[in-house]
Amino acid sequence: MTTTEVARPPVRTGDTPAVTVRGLVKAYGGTTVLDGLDLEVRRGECFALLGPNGAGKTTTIEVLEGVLRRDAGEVSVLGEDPATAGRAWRARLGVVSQGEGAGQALSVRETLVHFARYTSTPCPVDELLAAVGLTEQADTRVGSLSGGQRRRLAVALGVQGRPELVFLDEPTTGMDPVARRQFWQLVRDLRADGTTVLLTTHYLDEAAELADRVGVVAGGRLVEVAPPAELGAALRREATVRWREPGGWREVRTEQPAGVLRDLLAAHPCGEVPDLSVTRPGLEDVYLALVGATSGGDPR
Ligand SMILES: Nc1ncnc2c1ncn2[C@@H]1O[C@H](COP(=O)(O)OP(=O)(O)OP(=O)(O)O)[C@@H](O)[C@H]1O
Repeated sequence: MTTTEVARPPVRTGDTPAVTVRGLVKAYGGTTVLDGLDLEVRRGECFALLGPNGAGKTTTIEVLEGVLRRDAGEVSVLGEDPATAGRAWRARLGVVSQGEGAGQALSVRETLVHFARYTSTPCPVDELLAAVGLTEQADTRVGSLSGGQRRRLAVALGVQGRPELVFLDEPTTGMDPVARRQFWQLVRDLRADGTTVLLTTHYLDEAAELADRVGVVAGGRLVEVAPPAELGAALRREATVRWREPGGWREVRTEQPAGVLRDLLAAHPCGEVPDLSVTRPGLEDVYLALVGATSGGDPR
């Protein structure tokens, strides 16, 4: 178990979920993007939506934020329907979308001070600057920030009002590795404070690092939901035993690698089995299998 996992407070499974979605349908023109998507995000958890480009992750998030109308399905976010909820509900959400948000002419600090007026209990600006690693850029004009620094500012604006639920749509795209790790810490801190986090990402290491559970969107639905380490449990059971023989590489896929190893060692009584390795699929292998499995038809 990692220190990150030890530090996580428990997800509040007894409470009403932060997000409940049943049978969500959304089409653009004649093209159906979401085709009966079900989703539940528990209070206090970090949930990561994974899926290929165009799978419908942003569409899902925008429906949940109330900025996009759905065609069918039931949606509840913090107990209200986003299609009809008002300003008080909106103030309980934090939104970090993919687009550029802030104006260019103000400095980073001025931007945060400006938007603080729209929230009732904003985080202190210096605390926010430190949390997203922008202390040194506090007096820099937004227009002069790098792409990654703008993402950090967008994250700061999204969490400024201490929201109960934060939507983070590909939050670390364009960030360098140091900034990504700083951002991960920020998400862990939010999570430790009891904030519910729903994020989309293409980085599987990010999902594994941050998420209590991940959901894979493909074919307009959530095809699997599980903690990152348990995603694709059936796929993960199969190990690959690989070794070299005089004629070339040999490979056996099996759910009982110990038996294969016993036979191999018996066949090599005098020495080692050349280049022997035993591997099981990682998160990336499982993800690719889940996404690939849906491209040719209904995965269920
Ligand atoms: N306003 C729109 N009008 C028409 N089609 C749209 C619109 N917005 C999104 N789409 C289409 O809907 C599909 C889903 O898009 P969406 O942005 O939700 O996917 P995504 O999973 O977030 O992708 P990515 O990982 O690339 O961000 C895509 O095929 C996209 O082209």
